[in-house]
Amino acid sequence: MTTRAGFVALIGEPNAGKSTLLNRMVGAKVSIVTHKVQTTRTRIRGVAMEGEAQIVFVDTPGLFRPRRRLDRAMVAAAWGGAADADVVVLMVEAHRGITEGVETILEGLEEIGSGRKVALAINKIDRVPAEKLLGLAEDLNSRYGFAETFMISAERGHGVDDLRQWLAGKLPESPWLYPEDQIADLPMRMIAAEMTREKLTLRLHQELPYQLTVETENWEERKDGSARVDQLIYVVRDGHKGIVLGKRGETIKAVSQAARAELEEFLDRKVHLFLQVKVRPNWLEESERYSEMGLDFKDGN
Ligand SMILES: Nc1nc2c(ncn2[C@@H]2O[C@H](COP(=O)(O)OP(=O)(O)OP(=O)(O)O)[C@@H](O)[C@H]2O)c(=O)[nH]1
Repeated sequence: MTTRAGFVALIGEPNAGKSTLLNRMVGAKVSIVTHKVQTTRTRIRGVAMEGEAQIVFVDTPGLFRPRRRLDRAMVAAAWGGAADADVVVLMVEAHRGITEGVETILEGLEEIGSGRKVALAINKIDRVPAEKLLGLAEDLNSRYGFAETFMISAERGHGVDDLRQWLAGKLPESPWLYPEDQIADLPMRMIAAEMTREKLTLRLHQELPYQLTVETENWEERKDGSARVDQLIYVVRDGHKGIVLGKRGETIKAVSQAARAELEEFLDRKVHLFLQVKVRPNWLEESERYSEMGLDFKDGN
């Protein structure tokens, strides 16, 4: 069977209901961490499966804070994440309609160009009468050529299945980007990798090897309530491995302790963290798909 996979950016003003929708689509387990994901630089917010399609939801941070004057170049840069996504979903609150913030986003959508991949999701339809919805949908569609319009209530679940199915159909044919058994805790794995990378940066400063990346390879919940986390630190050269390990392994040991402490605090339970350094000259090519997207979780830059 043909598999599909790709990136979906949920955009909208603060409070539009992005997290609520994401949690509906992705499932309860991830919802526990998605709010925290925003506090990191990690941009994957969750992964949903729909039939044979894997939908990877990405964040587009810092885009929609109301600003009076928008510097075009800045906006273009900030829109990069959305532009690179395979599909974009703009969420608008039914009862608030076209606010100044929504206007700003509509302007920004022009930067993306074609509306073929942008869907409109009018959310919180439970808060307004049906006849008002049609007018709003028409208004919005007259301002931007959305590929499709959905009326949803993220909170109650109305219309969410239709939207997810539509998204799945829009994604390119592709092998899945993440193993199925990692999907639920993917955001957590990435937060943990980001923490280790941060500790390495603090410890090594300018010495930090170029093109270093951290990946969480294994995440195991133990019966005693603790978690065992295995991470690989990839470097591109043998010499870099020595730098990361440090004299008699001092550097890696200090990094491991600091990262573990932070992870324990974050999770509020005991963590056993195991770090291993590997030389992988070609990792950049392997992660091409991600750098294309401007995603920084592979290299943390
Ligand atoms: N009535 C109603 N409320 C909703 C619906 N969807 C979300 N909400 C509520 O709207 C509020 C904001 O929802 P969030 O999902 O946190 O919004 P967000 O877009 O992620 O917000 P930021 O994280 O600030 O960007 C919450 O109180 C939700 O319960 C809906 O369909 N109907």
